[in-house]
Amino acid sequence: MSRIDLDLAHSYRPNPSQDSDYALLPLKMSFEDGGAYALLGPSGCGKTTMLNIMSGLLVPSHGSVCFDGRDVTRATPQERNIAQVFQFPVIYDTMTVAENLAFPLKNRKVPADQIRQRVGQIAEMLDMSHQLDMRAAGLSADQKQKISLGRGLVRPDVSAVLFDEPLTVIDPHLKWQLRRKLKQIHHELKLTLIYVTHDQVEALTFADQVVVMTRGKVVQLGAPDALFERPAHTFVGHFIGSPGMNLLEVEAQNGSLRIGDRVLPVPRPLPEGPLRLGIRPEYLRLVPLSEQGCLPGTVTRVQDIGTYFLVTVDAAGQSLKARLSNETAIPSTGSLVGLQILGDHTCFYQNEELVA
Ligand SMILES: Nc1ncnc2c1ncn2[C@@H]1O[C@H](COP(=O)(O)OP(=O)(O)OP(=O)(O)O)[C@@H](O)[C@H]1O
Repeated sequence: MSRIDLDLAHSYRPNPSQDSDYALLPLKMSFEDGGAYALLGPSGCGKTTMLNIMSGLLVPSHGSVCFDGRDVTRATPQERNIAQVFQFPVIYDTMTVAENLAFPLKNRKVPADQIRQRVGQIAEMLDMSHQLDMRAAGLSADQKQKISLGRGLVRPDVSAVLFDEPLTVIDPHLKWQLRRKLKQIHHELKLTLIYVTHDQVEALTFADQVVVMTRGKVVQLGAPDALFERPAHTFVGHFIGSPGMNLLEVEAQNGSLRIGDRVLPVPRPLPEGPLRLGIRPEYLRLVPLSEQGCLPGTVTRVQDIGTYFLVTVDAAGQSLKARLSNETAIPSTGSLVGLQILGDHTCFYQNEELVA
């Protein structure tokens, strides 16, 4: 396994001159040896480009890739000793499950008894022990993709295993099981795993560290709870969560905070000028209008989501969402409420970056 250091940018165009010419804007980051990472972001943000640069399928137009301090920028995937799992199964239909799992080890001339032991271990982890002697051809797409996952994980000596949206063809129930399974496998095998997805649930369940990307830029690298509690960028606040963070236009001025026509005391030191206040729907409290420092608003929508209520409130000309548990008093549409927007969980952003 290896530590992977990226110090690079990539443009698919010959002479990039502006940010939009880059699939990856200049970035400098490291993937620690043995970590479980997810690259998360919407379609076109550059996840696959980053993964292909790490695997060696793509040479970055600028900068370098190092594995354990060794420059591998121009090395092939084989030279980097990378295992890859793609969206669709890459297996041999005519072989049995066991033969498919053994293939990467046989190729490396691993002794037969070690192959048998490792194949048995991986099959057990993926609940495939009972299928070892079956031909792959007779299996469903789900099962074939499980073989692909197993083939990716079977070699203990790889620098890293790279997954590109590996659960796309898996049915929702099995997907849920496999996400957890992969996390467990990571703990047991201690491989460096890097997992591309546009699905936040997948990323947050699987990874210890999540790399959030938008428009060719890495906007945060952090643990799932950090992305939730302290999004470093408004994009992370908005993209992570269900629904995402409320973001209000505010202005800090001479020790007070102006929100629409309301002026509230500044809760902690803030840079002066226009800011965005971020508060997650989970932390937005509805309080009596008489409560000090609250923002008055009108309830415009109440949705029963089953395990909680989602209440939409218009306040200071902006729309905010609050997630309320079934045990709290739920206001009715049209009622006037107070919103407590200032607290430990409130974040402030200037030019989209977290400042307080
Ligand atoms: N071979 C290529 N030639 C030119 N442009 C490309 C090529 N591959 C990707 N791009 C562009 O680079 C940008 C990043 O694409 P990339 O596939 O890395 O994003 P992604 O986040 O993986 O998206 P998706 O989830 O849709 O695969 C996009 O604007 C895409 O159109």
